[in-house]
Amino acid sequence: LGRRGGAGVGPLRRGWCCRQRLRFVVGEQMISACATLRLPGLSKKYGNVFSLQNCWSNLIVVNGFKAVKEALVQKSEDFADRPYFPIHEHLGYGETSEGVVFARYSHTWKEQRRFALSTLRNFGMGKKSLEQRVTKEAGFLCSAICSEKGRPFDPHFLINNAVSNVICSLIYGKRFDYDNKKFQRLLHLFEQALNEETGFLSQLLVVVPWLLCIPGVPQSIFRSQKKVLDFTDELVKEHRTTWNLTQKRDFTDAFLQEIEKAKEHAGSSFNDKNLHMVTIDLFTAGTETTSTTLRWALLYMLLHPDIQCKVHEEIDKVIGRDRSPQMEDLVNMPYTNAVIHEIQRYGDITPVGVPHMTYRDTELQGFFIPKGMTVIINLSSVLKDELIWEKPYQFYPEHFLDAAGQFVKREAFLPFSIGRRACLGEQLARMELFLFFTSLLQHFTFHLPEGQARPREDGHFAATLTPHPYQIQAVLR
Ligand code: HEM
Repeated sequence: LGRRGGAGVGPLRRGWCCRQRLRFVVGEQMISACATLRLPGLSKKYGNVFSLQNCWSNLIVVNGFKAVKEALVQKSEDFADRPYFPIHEHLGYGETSEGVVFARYSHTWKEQRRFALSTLRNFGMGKKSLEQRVTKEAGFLCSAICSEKGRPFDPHFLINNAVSNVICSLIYGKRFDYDNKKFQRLLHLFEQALNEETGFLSQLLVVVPWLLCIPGVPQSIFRSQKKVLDFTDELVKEHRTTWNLTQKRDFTDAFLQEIEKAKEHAGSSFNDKNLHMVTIDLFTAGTETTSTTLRWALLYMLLHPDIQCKVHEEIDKVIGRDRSPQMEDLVNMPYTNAVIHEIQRYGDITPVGVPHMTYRDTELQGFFIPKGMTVIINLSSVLKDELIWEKPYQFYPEHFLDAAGQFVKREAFLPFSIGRRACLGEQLARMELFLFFTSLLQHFTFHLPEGQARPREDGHFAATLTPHPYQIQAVLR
């Protein structure tokens, strides 16, 4: 990557050269997959900003807290766009139905992001009403775990069901029992859909989009996605039959109201198709991430019984065993708070976030970067930045504690990213992580089943970095 203007950056000159190129022959998500393994080494060799050749196009990788902060905070708008993926057209995304996560930086995205944030707040995000809903769901989760009667089991499905119930009740006004076969099928389809989207064939289509023109190709590759869309279609149809203009039971109702208001405005992003895309975005982003983090949480508790024991002690001291945890407890629980932060830092579930794209010509760390360049923000390199963290590659809750055992915020704690495209559900996720985690540890001690090999600490990368399947034994306290 050519540094412009020598040591002190001079006036921005146009031009772009790529001296150290690394050849990758697959799409961006696949680079993401390689990322967790290769990028730390590459940034040591090539610096904090380097380019990768992605078949016939280039992309930029930004590494380390300093460079990431410059891109996403100081030059927030310059890096706020998202790249265009031709496969998205076949997943239902369109010009006025871009959803939120992959929407281009535009009026449509602003409108939908603002609407999603304010509507989720109206339905309780960051408030007591939602807190009670999460606590109740944590109660259902604990009962389900209790019914395993101390036998070894894989917590994956139960956690997924509990977490998705929270977002489902916000969006569709519904929760599903853990033995609901239809919902189990949906969650399974969601996982398959994520695998489809990040699988080899999808990546091939990103770099060779004309393959999408072959009749039958998109349908056969995105089978699960289609079924997920059909399921949400049903939920929306149900809403339409029971909804009137005065009613706002959930996010879908609020969106339907906006569709009515926007009927005269051609080209509005409040339309039926976008209702599907926005709600699917929120549902996917809000389920997979939080539930994966909780699965890492239990895994780390298995691997570090001494840390689990300290969390138990703090729960007993501050909350006791007779009442449910509440968000107000958090300030009195510095150790548990530090453990949850460390789970997110070390678990590093979105190592390369969601791809960004430059909105205009810009400059980063002295390098010229043209408009329209895909930019991978290596969040992992921030969460494990050797210049910042004392023990970047160890599970060490003390990263978030001072000498007196009080919780300390760390500027480089960026699992939700930062800047204009930062995670929209951070508040909800933080609430869920605290309430689910403390409820689980209030009721149970988690053990590694006898004879089971120590679970692997490295993850499997698809859309997120997830733990390999493991069994757990939950013993009532
Ligand atoms: C532990 C849980 C979570 C983590 C670690 C996480 C992380 C992230 C990250 C890294 C991004 C990309 C930011 C960027 O492009 O720079 C993101 C975006 C997003 N997240 Fe989350 N997230 C979590 C939970 C949630 C929840 C619960 C929701 C649902 C309400 C949500 C909704 C979104 C949306 C809609 C975006 C796209 C924002 C935009 O492009 O404007 N996330 N999240």
